[in-house]
Amino acid sequence: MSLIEVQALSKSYRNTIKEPGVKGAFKHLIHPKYEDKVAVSHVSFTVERGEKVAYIGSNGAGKSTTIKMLTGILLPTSGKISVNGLDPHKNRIENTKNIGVVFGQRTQLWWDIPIIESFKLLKDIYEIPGPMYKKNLEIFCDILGMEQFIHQPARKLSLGQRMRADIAASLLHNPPILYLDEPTIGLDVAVKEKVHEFLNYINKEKKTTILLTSHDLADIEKICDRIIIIDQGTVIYDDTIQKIKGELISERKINALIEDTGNVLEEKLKNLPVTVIREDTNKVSILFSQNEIAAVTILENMLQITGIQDFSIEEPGLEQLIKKVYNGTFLIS
Ligand SMILES: Nc1ncnc2c1ncn2[C@@H]1O[C@H](COP(=O)(O)OP(=O)(O)OP(=O)(O)O)[C@@H](O)[C@H]1O
Repeated sequence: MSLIEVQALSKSYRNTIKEPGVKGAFKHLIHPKYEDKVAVSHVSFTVERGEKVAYIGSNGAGKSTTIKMLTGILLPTSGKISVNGLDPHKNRIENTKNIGVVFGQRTQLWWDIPIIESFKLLKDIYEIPGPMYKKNLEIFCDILGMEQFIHQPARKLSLGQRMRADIAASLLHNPPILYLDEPTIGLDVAVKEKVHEFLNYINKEKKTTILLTSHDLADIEKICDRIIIIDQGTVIYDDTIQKIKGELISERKINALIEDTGNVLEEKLKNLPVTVIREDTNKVSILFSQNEIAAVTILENMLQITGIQDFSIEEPGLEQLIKKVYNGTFLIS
């Protein structure tokens, strides 16, 4: 049995349709009208212990709704969820022991009391044994750099400090699963890096399974090794980042600074499976598929007729690849 099992999961929200004004309110009392908004539709996936999965999609795709059902906050309209063998909604209390949850937009810390006191309360709530609490606190403080603000109340912290405290709070009880919904929203690059480092440390040392939603592709690339993409409530891609970057897309671009050779270069390369884009007399870009030709072959051919002062090879960024998935430009396994 997988740690997380989601089968044909759907969620619809019931929205009231009301005409404006008092008349509309009366009409609604007598003949109430509703429309159902399908937020998640027949989503299925499994996650094994220790996996780091990005659950991504455009605004309104259904990511937060899925996370809320996985945490047990929301009851699915249909379908099944098993988290560490439990139905999260039916076994909400038991389920909280298995999960840590971080919502980037909200805090689970007590607003007016020092962070360290919030941590002590969590120690009691989760019945965390003393030595385990002490060890976690030490390591988390160290990696997340929390010493300067651990005695401050949450309301006095910057966003980056609060987020680090929130992430630490969610992991004090060593849950096997961590759900993160937009954990780095609004954070600066240095804090983001601390968060990436910490999450990778936790995953490596404690085998914590991570399910992350984020619009920040750096989060995804630095933390996750698998991507599930949802669009309008439905899974449209589920595979490793390696696969999305490597196998499905093999396009590459050589950018080279060359000697002025007129159009001899174009002539030389015309029988190779490449597209030559002349940026100016000394600058050229060569587009190719690494499945059809190796970069070194192209460079060897170029060197036969021109000196190369400098060159770089560009891979398509994750953003471009994800756009292609959204556009349906490549098919999903
Ligand atoms: N409480 C609610 N009542 C009615 N509709 C809702 C509710 N919560 C979400 N929705 C709708 O369900 C759909 C999915 O919302 P959800 O918040 O899961 O998307 P998301 O992928 O997390 O988006 P974002 O990236 O913007 O956070 C959206 O169309 C949203 O308007």
